[in-house]
Amino acid sequence: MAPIIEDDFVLTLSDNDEIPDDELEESEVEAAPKPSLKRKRADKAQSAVKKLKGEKEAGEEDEGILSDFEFDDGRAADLADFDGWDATGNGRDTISDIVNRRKGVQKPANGALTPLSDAEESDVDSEEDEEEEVDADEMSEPEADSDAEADVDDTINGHAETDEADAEDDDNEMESFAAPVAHPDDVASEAASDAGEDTAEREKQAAFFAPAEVDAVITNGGGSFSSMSLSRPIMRGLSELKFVSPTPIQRKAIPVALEGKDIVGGAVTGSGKTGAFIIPILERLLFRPKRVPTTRVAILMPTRELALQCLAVSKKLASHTDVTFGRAIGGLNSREQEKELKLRPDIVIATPGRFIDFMRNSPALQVDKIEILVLDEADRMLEEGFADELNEILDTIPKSRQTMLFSATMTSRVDDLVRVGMQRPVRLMVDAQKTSASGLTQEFVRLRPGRETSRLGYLMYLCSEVHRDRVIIFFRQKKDAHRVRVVFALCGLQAAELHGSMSQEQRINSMEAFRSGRASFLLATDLASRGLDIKGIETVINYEAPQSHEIYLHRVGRTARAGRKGISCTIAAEPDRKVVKAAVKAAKAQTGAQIRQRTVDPKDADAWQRRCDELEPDVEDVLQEEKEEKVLEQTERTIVKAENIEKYGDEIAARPKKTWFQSEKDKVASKAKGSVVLNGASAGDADGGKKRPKGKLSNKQKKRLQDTDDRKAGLEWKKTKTAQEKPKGKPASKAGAGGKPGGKPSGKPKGKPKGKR
Ligand SMILES: Nc1ncnc2c1ncn2[C@@H]1O[C@H](COP(=O)(O)OP(=O)(O)OP(=O)(O)O)[C@@H](O)[C@H]1O
Repeated sequence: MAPIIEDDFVLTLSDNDEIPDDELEESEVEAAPKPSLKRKRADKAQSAVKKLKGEKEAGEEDEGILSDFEFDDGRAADLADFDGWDATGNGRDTISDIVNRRKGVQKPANGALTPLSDAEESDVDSEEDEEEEVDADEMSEPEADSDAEADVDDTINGHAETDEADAEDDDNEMESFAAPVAHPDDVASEAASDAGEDTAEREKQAAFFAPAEVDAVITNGGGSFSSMSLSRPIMRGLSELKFVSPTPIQRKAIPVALEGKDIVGGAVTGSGKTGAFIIPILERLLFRPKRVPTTRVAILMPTRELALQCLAVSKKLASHTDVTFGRAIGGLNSREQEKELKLRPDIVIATPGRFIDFMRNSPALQVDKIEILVLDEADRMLEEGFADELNEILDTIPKSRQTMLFSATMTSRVDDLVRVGMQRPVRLMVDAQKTSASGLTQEFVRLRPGRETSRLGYLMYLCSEVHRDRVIIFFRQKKDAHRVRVVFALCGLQAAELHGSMSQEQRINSMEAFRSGRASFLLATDLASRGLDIKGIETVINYEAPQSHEIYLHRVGRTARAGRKGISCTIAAEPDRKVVKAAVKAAKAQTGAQIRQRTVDPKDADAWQRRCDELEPDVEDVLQEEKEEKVLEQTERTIVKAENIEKYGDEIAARPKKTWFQSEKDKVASKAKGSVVLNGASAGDADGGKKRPKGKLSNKQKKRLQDTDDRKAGLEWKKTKTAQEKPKGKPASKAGAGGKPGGKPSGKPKGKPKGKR
């Protein structure tokens, strides 16, 4: 019987990033407690679970009550004094522990590669040095002129892996990634960008947005903070943060926001959008009536990390004012947060799930006097998966308020903005849409058809030879990020991971490890793609391209922030074609954007891939051990819960049952939608098809699912001429977005192999 774990009742957006896996239940069946200590703990846990289960069976209502109760398990992360990313020290790094233990005691069986001993490491180091010289030579070749047509040709098509047979496909820019059969996603997006629709949308926008007369306000605002008539305490906060002059978006937004106008603001990543809304908010709050403490401002962010970061920056800016802050952030101790909220802080910084929970279930948060609402990363908040939560909030807080929306990929679509209830908003778009930071150099490592199986080999080569420090690596799936984390650990690379399957403490500890430099690599899902501001990130690597160009821009925007330089490096194979093409097209249209092809010798990538393949048994062992530890931890937690129930049973029973605006079914559906936005249609079946739409499917849906299956099975929906001539049934790719990193090609595709369509 699996331990019964009552999840935190409240979902936050960050919980939505991917479909949760149910590894835990499986692992419980497989796990065989080995050492006697473990057995003892497990036995104790099991009896506690039985006991707990008995109680639940006796009274159905307990289910509601349990989720309401905060157990005193000594783990609750309370970050009341959060400043930056100070860790609480509880979220253990299990993978490092296991790998270190194994390094110390175990010789791997069946000839698998041993984790590197010191001596071996130094051998490899010298090898690496040699290779690095080669690489440096390559890189010292003159870079392509980014403005010229030649840019794309030289950088992307001018790859070193010459393949005569494919040469024809390389004729015009990114078509080298695919022959002319439409990608299903392209068809959809092309249909959406119908010219007629564009004109209609432009007309709607002209009627919806405030006229450009606000330019006068902006001009009058002048070019410095002092010309914006900001109060002394705010100016002191600014100077402590070394904000000497406003960034372009701050220059535009602050005067307009001070007038109380609604704003739709867009500016490139790392350009100071947080300051653009928080500075005018603080200034306005200095003049609030102070007799009765009142919560007047709500700032909603899509992830917990972002909310904590915004809180830290806001507190610093407000350090010479009497403005107060409260949190309604998922994953953190809600009792502490309730205590703060009861004091009616001026500003509440929140993730939507926890905000709604407090709104409905706690008198601590009062929203009826909210005067300003900010949605940071607003386009994300407006996406389908989060629409229900946002609607619930918008329906509850006062309609007569100032609303400000900001994002680097801000939408101007009127229908979306009308939903938010904006009143003649002022549109402040600093940069042309879909631009990247000016200090960013975008690299692409091209994998030819059939070489997708070495994707992990390419990544390992890049991380050990080229981009070796301050690197964030993005994965579409958390299971991939986790698995590669194990490979990194086995190869002696210092890495931390960040995704939705981790506890909040683990997430914070990972961030801290990366921020402090203890970990050179952060292996993350798109949970980390938006907003995070970590100083000194040199490189962003995309293990595979994300679902959309917008997400790509946010990911690569983790580097080259606030005028600094940075590199993004995308490993691009067939399934990544659409997004890479969009990125190259956008870069071509952007003056001064730097793009280039990075050439990796296939032999180097293959050598690393072989090494990774040989490590497979070790990876499996580590993951198995981790599963067993997880089961033990969970059962221990269940014991604590059971003990708490015994201890505080009466108090628990006396509490009112929590309410939530969605049914369980709606909640799951909403989560799945969010996942699809991030990971595409395939995310819905990331767990083996369980999340697929039920009932009769339309032909279009069937085709999409078939395409998804083919893609997962490694079959191409587009083939180059050469590939088309290869025998049918032989998969060209496996370790793409859905493939197992580091896995060996199975050679046996699921579903029917497809030739030309
Ligand atoms: N006026 C300023 N002068 C100097 N540095 C600034 C100024 N405003 C913001 N910064 C710095 O710029 C960096 C990026 O700011 P911020 O995180 O607000 O960017 P952003 O536009 O919200 O990015 P993203 O789109 O990724 O969320 C931060 O490190 C911040 O401290």
